[in-house]
Amino acid sequence: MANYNPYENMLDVLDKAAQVLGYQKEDYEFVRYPERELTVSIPIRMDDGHVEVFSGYRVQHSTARGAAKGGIRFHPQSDENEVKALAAWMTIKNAIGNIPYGGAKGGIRVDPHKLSARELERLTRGYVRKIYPIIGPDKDVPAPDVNTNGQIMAWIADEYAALSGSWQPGVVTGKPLATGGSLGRNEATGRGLLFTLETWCEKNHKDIRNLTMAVQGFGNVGSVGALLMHQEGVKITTIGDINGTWHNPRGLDIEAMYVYANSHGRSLKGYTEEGAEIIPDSELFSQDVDVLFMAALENQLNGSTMEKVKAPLILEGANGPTTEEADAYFEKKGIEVLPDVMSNVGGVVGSYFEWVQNRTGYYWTEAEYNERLQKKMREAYEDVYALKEKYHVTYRLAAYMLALQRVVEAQNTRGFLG
Ligand SMILES: NC(=O)C1=CN([C@@H]2O[C@H](COP(=O)(O)OP(=O)(O)OC[C@H]3O[C@@H](n4cnc5c(N)ncnc54)[C@H](OP(=O)(O)O)[C@@H]3O)[C@@H](O)[C@H]2O)C=CC1
Ligand SMILES: O=C(O)CCC(=O)C(=O)O
Repeated sequence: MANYNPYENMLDVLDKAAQVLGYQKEDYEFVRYPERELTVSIPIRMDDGHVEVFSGYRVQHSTARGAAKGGIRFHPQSDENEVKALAAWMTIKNAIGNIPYGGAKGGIRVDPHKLSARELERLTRGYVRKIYPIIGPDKDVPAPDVNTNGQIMAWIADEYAALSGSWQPGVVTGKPLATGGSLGRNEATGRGLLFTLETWCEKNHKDIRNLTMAVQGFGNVGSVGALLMHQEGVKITTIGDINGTWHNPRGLDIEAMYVYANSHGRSLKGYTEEGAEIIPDSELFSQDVDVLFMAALENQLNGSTMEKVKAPLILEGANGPTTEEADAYFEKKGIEVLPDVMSNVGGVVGSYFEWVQNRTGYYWTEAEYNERLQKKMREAYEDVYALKEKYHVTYRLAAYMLALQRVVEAQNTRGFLG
């Protein structure tokens, strides 16, 4: 990702949104800077006895609308700029979802696939000890992101309990059910993406059962999203993860791929299917499909890849998969983008539902959870859509405008500007 600064990319879109709203710089300048950035070093004794020191980050971009909130990523390329951008996108996303949170994100620069389970647990607990002063159910609430999962969230909750002397499940979301997790959270991001696509279909008079799709990424977001969309009738012909790109013109067997990935450490490595072939990764974006579903990492659709895209619709499950340059190109070409900050908000809305249940001690059924999620996704879409129509802008710009209005209003009403 040389020369690509996701935070600068975020700022460019934010400035454009402010311009369309007629804001002066001083009206929203504070949103251009994260409130707090913490970098920590985490020394870990590895299983073979040697010591390694890992770098970790937690960035709280905003607390204007409530406690900071956002996931934690374990990735070898994680760095300050990435975490900063991801934290700002959380501020924007949480405002669009209209949930009472600011935005934060965390990361550890590590390849977790190279650690044993015990090393991973020690690293997670070490990280919590370092960020302990700034997290808490009313301060900053982490959750899963790339390469983190329910087990890691359970260790975070347990370490926090050890340090604080009390069990407070609302300090982290995305937990397993046995530790105060919620029915529905694991599927929430993917389900929310399905709801987004359904609303788009409704507005564009399309039948979801006639859509074809290619997917990048088959982790939590990609696999659950693909499975749920497949179950609604979408024909998914192509899926790529880090190990390869699988293609079946008659439609891949998504159920089989889902089961396979879940029993192989969320990886498709070694997967075979009659009628499916492995194609070069470079052909993923150029598939002649109706929807390109992005569910891996940021900066995938950029100046070098954007011209490959043939799909008329891009559904962003990943955060920041499209650079500003690619966005401008897609707009010119009439390729519509359903942006991350609106489309994947189901994950954090689902986390909010978990946090509410933790704080009230009253747990919902999965049907109640999904019904509320659907309502929230619909509201987020409609609120963005109203601005898009009013100002004749893209979904992304409308989404940033909506978020900016909400964050600025909260900050001004609180009145804590100096
Ligand atoms: N989890 C959540 O609730 C939310 C996540 N997101 C965003 O969605 C995206 C995916 O997150 P999540 O599903 O949780 O993460 P996971 O770690 O579960 O999955 C990431 C997936 O992307 C694949 N991948 C990584 N790099 C590439 C690449 N260069 N080309 C193709 N595939 C690649 C991984 O393959 P492999 O596993 O083989 O490395 C894996 O299949 C991220 O941008 C995240 O920030 C957004 C909202 C909520
Ligand atoms: O569930 C959450 O709190 C945040 C999930 C997340 O990291 C994201 O939406 O990008």
